[in-house]
Parts: sequence; C-alpha cells; structure tokens
Amino acid sequence: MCLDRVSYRYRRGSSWILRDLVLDLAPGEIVEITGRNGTGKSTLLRLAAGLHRPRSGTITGRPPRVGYAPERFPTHQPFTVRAYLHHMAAMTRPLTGTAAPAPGNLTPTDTSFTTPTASASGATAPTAAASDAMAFRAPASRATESSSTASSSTASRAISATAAIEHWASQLRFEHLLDTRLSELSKGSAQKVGLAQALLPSPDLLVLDEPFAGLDAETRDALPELLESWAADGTTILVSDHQGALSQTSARRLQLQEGALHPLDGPTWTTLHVRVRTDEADALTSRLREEGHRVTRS
Ligand SMILES: Nc1ncnc2c1ncn2[C@@H]1O[C@H](COP(=O)(O)OP(=O)(O)OP(=O)(O)O)[C@@H](O)[C@H]1O
Repeated sequence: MCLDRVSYRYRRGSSWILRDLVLDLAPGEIVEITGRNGTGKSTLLRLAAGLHRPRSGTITGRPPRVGYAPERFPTHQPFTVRAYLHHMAAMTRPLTGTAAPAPGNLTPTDTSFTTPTASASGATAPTAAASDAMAFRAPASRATESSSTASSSTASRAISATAAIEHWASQLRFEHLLDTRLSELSKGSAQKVGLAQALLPSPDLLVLDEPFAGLDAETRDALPELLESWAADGTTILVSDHQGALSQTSARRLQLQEGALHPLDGPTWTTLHVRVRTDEADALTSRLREEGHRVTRS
C-alpha cells in the first residue's frame, strides 16, 4: 500500500495537518508512527484505514480487509462485550455472502472462521469451509495454541465466531469481561475490546491508534510480540505509539513532524525474496525467526 504525496486538512482554510506525505507499507511490515501531541498521527491512521480521503495525493493498494482500532473505543453502546463482538463478527459476514443482523438481534452466531494451522498461511490449501469463510482466517499460530496441530500442520480449519471471540479474549486477557456491559469497562479493558474487534475480520491491514494506552503491564509487555506474530502471518500493521513500546521489535519507526514522516534511528531493513526447498522451509523459517528476521511466506 502506498500513500503518495498525501495532504490533508479538516476544513478549507484551516491549517494543513499532513503535507505531501509519502509512506510505503509492505505486506507483513510493522510501521510505528511517533510524534508530539496534535501532530496528526490519528489523522494519518484514519486516512490509511480509509476513514478520511486525502485532499490531494493518492492512496493505492489498500487491502480489502482493514481492521481499525481507534484511540478511544466508544463504550457508550448498549451491549455486553460478547454481544458487541458477535455483532462485529456478523458485520464481516457480507464477505461470505450473509447480511449482518440488526443490532437489536444479537443472538450468538456460529459463523465459520478459517484458521490456517501454521504460520505458513500462503502454503495452505483452503478447505471448503475455508473458502466459504475466508474473512475469518484467524492466524493459527495465535488462534489455536491449544490445538496439537497448531505448529505442525499447514491445513486450514474452521472455527466458529464464538471460538474466535473467545480466542481473542484469551489472547488479550479479557475473557472474564465477556458478559460485562461496554459502558462498565475500564479504559484499558475497552482498549482490548477495541483491539479484538479490529482483529476479528482477520485484516490484511491492521491500523492501531495508541493501542498501548491504558493497558495493564502484562498485556502491554505481551503486545509487541503479538504484533510481530500477526505481521509474520502477513498482516501489515500501522500503529501510532507515544511510548516507544515497539523500539525492541523489527517495526520501522517513523516520526511525524510538520506534516511529513521522518525515519527514527534504528536498524534499517532490507527485503530479500528467497526460494527455498519445500522440505526445508519450516525449519528455515523457524531458524530465521529465532535470529530476529521477519519471514513471510507466499
Ligand atoms: N475532526 C477534527 N476536526 C478538526 N480538527 C481536527 C479533528 N481531528 C483532529 N483535528 C486537529 O488535527 C490536528 C491533528 O490531530 P490528531 O488527533 O491527528 O493528532 P495526534 O498526533 O494523533 O494527537 P495525539 O497525540 O494528541 O493523539 C490537531 O490540531 C487536531 O486539533
């Protein structure tokens, strides 16, 4: 995906927030945007997610499935966490040909979620259930840790919407809140639910606005590794972060200043396309990841 000379201001005559901004996002890349308050990080993320249109410049190559978690999750909705997430899961069902239910009718659905059972999702031969529910190819490395096949098989398997919701609730440590009303959530718990709803459609592009804000220490410490694993499965991740929480990861770190992006100090990364023997691919992938390299498979 490419943002090419994108400029944006909220109203005619108001000052420009972004000016001729250029950003290339490669599949499976994590890009962290830092910058002072009010420099335009949220504005940039909303443009990338497709919620604003550039006043000038172009955005091309945005993948069809985008997950977006706003800086402040809107908790003033009359649902429990479970009902809300079921509704959000159902909202993605048009991708599988079924209309979303009316908000008032939130009986749990049993939507099929497709789960590649290895991080090598590109090598996966989809099952019938998978092709019926590609919107929910929840990454297996994180979706099925309890499954004995999770690390050894490359076959897809379908999980229900219920299972997917419980999976993300477990990953983000809010299972105990599934029957709590959104309006009763703490700020950090609301952040987690916002993150889970962004992950439900198995996005190819995940846009997270200050996801670390308000999180408990345990989840904050776990999140960088989770982001790395989702990126390794091919998800492109654009994240704004005040706290530099991704400085120890392979994230490309950019600073937004005066409407444009500038690289922050840190390692630079080069993408190599390498063809390897199929019977060595899994071992090589594991070894390279252990050494801190980013590996995506196609
Ligand atoms: N809906 C809006 N209408 C008008 N101006 C807006 C709107 N949203 C944001 N702005 C202005 O755009 C500028 C950039 O805001 P933005 O929220 O993108 O910055 P930010 O870097 O994300 O800030 P923070 O770090 O405080 O979250 C600010 O001057 C803000 O007041």
